[in-house]
Amino acid sequence: MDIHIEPTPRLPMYPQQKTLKASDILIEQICQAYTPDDARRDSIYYWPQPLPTPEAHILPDPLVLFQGEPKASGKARQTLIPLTIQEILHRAPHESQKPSMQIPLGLIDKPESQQQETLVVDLHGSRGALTGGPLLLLGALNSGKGTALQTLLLWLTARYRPSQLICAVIDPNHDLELFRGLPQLAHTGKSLWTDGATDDEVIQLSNYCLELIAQRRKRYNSQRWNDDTFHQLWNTNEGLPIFLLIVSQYQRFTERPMASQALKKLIFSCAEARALGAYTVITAAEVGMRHLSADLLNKISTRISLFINEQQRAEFFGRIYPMDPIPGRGLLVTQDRQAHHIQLALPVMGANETERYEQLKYALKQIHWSQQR
Ligand SMILES: Nc1ncnc2c1ncn2[C@@H]1O[C@H](COP(=O)(O)OP(=O)(O)OP(=O)(O)O)[C@@H](O)[C@H]1O
Repeated sequence: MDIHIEPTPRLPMYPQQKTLKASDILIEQICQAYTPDDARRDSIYYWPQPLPTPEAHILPDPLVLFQGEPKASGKARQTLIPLTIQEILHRAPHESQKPSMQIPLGLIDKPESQQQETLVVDLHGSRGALTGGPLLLLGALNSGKGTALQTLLLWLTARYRPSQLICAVIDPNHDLELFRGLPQLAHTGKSLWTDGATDDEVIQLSNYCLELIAQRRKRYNSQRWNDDTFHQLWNTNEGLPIFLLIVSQYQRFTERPMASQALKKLIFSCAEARALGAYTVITAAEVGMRHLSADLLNKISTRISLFINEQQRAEFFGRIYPMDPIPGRGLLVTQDRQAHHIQLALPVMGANETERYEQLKYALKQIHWSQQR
């Protein structure tokens, strides 16, 4: 039976600035008179700080992946990594190399324990299914899916050199187009980025990636693969790079049988080759069997939902959790089956999208330069 789904409404990109209520002013005054430090000394814990919230007119970039240049950081932004991208680039070649697919993506709120922790997504998921593995990022238009992919790929391309990471990207919205120039998005001279405008492009890229995975299996066909084998081979300088597949806006292909069949085959093959160092990230704007079939969802062990409408929330989570239409704000159900609010980080700072575009371009240039040396 076909389930009818209302199209997701476009999220407001510039929310109205909130007017202050009397209670806000009172709270502000109490906080000034009796600071959190005073309260802690009296063994009283304040409500935890709310997650950093992007407000288009006040602080559109409150949470960022890397620290910025000292002069650029005027307002109080939080960063996930207490280092600049240059510092990461400088450190990467000297680190004891372990192909970690643990990626810092944002903050996770745990109000019951008065904590906010770094949200680290583990694409390898070595401690069993619910600890990671293939990632699905679900969210309505303008909820922050493309930006999350930029944050994820910026982290990985800064950490891993082209000999260590091969990344195939299907990107209909061109969210990752700036990354196209990086050698990590090519293999033996062939670009591994496509917007998938034609079925042929999708099929060609899928077949190429399937062949890469098949070669990997063949090359080590006598190997008994377990969760640690890839790490061990990496350490013995076998020259086995991480293979990452990113399929953005998966729902865009579901009405195209040839393209969706090719993509599904590739996603399945990639998900099954996790022990061989193949990882998968998918974004989608629609739930429902028509878009994300049960067999595909079964392959995906980490599911993050950015803002989606109530009906989709009921369908995705089996119940309606409250959610705010804030870019990068979402929900993650953790191993203990608890739903937690999360805020994803921007890849780079910038007061608006144009500034962030330029900053990202600059960050990618730095990656390119440093890895060419
Ligand atoms: N974590 C975030 N913090 C602050 N702003 C964000 C965050 N994520 C996204 N945004 C802003 O929200 C807007 C929409 O983001 P984005 O394009 O990533 O959404 P999307 O889900 O990919 O949208 P679409 O499905 O329409 O392509 C952009 O202006 C972006 O800069």
